[in-house]
Amino acid sequence: MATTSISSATSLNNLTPASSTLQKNFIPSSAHLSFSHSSISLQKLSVHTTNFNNPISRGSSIFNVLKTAQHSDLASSARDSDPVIKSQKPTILVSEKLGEAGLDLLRSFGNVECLYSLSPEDLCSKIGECDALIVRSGTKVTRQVFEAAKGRLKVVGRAGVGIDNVDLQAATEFGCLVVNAPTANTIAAAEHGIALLAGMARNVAQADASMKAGKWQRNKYVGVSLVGKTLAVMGFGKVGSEVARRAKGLGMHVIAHDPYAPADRARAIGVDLVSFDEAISTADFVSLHMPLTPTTNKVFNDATFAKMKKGVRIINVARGGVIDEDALVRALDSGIVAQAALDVFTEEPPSKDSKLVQHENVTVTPHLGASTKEAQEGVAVEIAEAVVGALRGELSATAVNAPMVPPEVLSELAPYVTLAEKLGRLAVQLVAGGSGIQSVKVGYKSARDPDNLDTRLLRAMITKGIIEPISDAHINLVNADFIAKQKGLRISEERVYVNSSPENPVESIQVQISNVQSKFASALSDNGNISIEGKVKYGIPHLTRVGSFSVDVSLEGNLILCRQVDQPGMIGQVGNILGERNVNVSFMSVGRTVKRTKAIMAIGVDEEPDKETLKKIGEVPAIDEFVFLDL
Ligand SMILES: NC(=O)C1=CN([C@@H]2O[C@H](COP(=O)(O)OP(=O)(O)OC[C@H]3O[C@@H](n4cnc5c(N)ncnc54)[C@H](O)[C@@H]3O)[C@@H](O)[C@H]2O)C=CC1
Ligand SMILES: O=C(O)C(=O)COP(=O)(O)O
Repeated sequence: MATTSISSATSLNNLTPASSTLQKNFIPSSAHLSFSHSSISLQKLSVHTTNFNNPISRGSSIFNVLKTAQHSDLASSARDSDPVIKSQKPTILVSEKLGEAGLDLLRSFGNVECLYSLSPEDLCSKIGECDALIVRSGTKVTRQVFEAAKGRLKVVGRAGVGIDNVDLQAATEFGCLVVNAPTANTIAAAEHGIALLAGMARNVAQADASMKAGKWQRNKYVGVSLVGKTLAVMGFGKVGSEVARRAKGLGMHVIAHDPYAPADRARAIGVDLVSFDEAISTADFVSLHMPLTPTTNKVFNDATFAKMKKGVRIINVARGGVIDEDALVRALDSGIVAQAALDVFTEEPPSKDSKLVQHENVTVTPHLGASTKEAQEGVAVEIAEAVVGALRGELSATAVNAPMVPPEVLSELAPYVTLAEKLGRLAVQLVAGGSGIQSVKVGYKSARDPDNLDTRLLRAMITKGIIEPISDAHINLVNADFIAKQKGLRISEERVYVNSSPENPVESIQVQISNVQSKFASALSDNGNISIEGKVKYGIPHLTRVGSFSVDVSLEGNLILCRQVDQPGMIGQVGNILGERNVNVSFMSVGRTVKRTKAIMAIGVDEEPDKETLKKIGEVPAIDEFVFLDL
């Protein structure tokens, strides 16, 4: 068997079970294990919040909503006709002007509040009532906003590209998905870049102001030609490449700098990708199209202006922060930079007496790059779809702080997602003591090529299954790795190749917890780890191995695991005890290692047996140990 180790998270420990109850003990489904460290108590098995499509569903994480997403049409018609369900519509706060088509779409799904001039304080006091927030570039979605949301805010939609106004780290820590609308304003931004380029070269804005002031200054406003000039496009992404394409049409020689852009995409439109220094030192015009990141912050500064050709002209429709604005004023004053055309500023709006804005060689617009009717309608629909999808629990194609899982992968993995969560929940309930849950090993048996099996979703669900029952954390795909790391839980994954049908993404999933004692000693494998394994059979998750015993029970409802002497009559005895108490057995499976020695009985029960019933099972002489588990 070939194995591939595929990931691990940081180690530590703080999930420390205090009790170490062993033989003949049981875990009832409510509050029995307490965890000494970090005051985590077991059994948060019931679930949080509302699912907007299915009010009776148990939860609203990205994952469990996945299941209901498929029924969304049915659910939404039911929701609209039922006043109780209607009141559970999500509240969507729109804090900046959004196109009507997007608002209509949002209104068809939730209660939409458009409040366009909220102060940061107002936003913080309002946000606790909102499930989603839609912003443009003018709203700062800070850590304070996520804190003030108190866990209710599920998604922030950025109606545009740049997400530098959203604290992504805080969003991730709070399990809040951030989505953007990355494509609908590309052309608008590129056209605005070209407008600024041409307008600046011919002094359109200055000449217009001069004429309106009653002057006729034909000699003062002699411009420069574009044809034959070199334009350096800094950031060859969506907007940059569209600017490049248009500039080529104007007869310019276009070069570009982008450390991450594929050279063949640039070559396809006749653009050479060059180094940063080559780009800025050879260009007559420099047009900025990179995002604002810690690396690009003030990347245009005294040192870089000094490397530019004297008389260079600069266009910025990206983000003000990529330019050191004081340095630009100095470069304009010294003549290194002949002109600048700026749509974006470090602080927006800039102060009224900003030297940059007032500079006679600078043309400014108030962040209008995305402001065309077409782009605004497009962006509004794009973000509304993304936000509604996220509220329904669908994974978004434009998620900024979560893995983007394509729908086809999602539907294929759906049954395994449930299996993964159940195995996590089951494994953690078997823990009784030891040095805390620090290390979890997950093994995926699969016939798939490792590159063809995306396990992030499954890992997140195992994490959810392990952590949610023992903490207050609400885990989803956004924050699973972060919370695991925060709780000192190291999850390592191993892919094991098995010769089976590659049609099934996963043959089986094994979850092992190391260095712990178990409530059910038979769940320990030879290496001393709690070890359980499961498979999906006919679309239903099954438990197929406990420690070194094979079993086969579907993971539904509640489960009793017993280890007993392998002898006739055991099933009948336990079955009778349950039957007398009207506890319905949904399935039963017996697994053993050697005939007539020890065996494990896995019994699925629809109802939770009371303590007396469980005690009676424990008193059956041939039963060595048993445990009750809530799945
Ligand atoms: N003024 C406005 O209203 C608008 C502004 N924008 C801004 O324009 C910028 C570009 O947007 P898109 O093209 O849609 O994004 P994009 O993600 O498609 O392109 C950005 C490109 O910058 C590159 N890049 C990243 N770091 C870089 C670095 N250090 N040096 C050079 N290149 C680097 C990336 O590889 C990527 O190819 C963003 O900052 C966005 O916020 C976008 C739309 C409207
Ligand atoms: O999409 C972007 O990155 C933009 O800068 C557009 O900003 P806006 O939505 O017009 O505030």
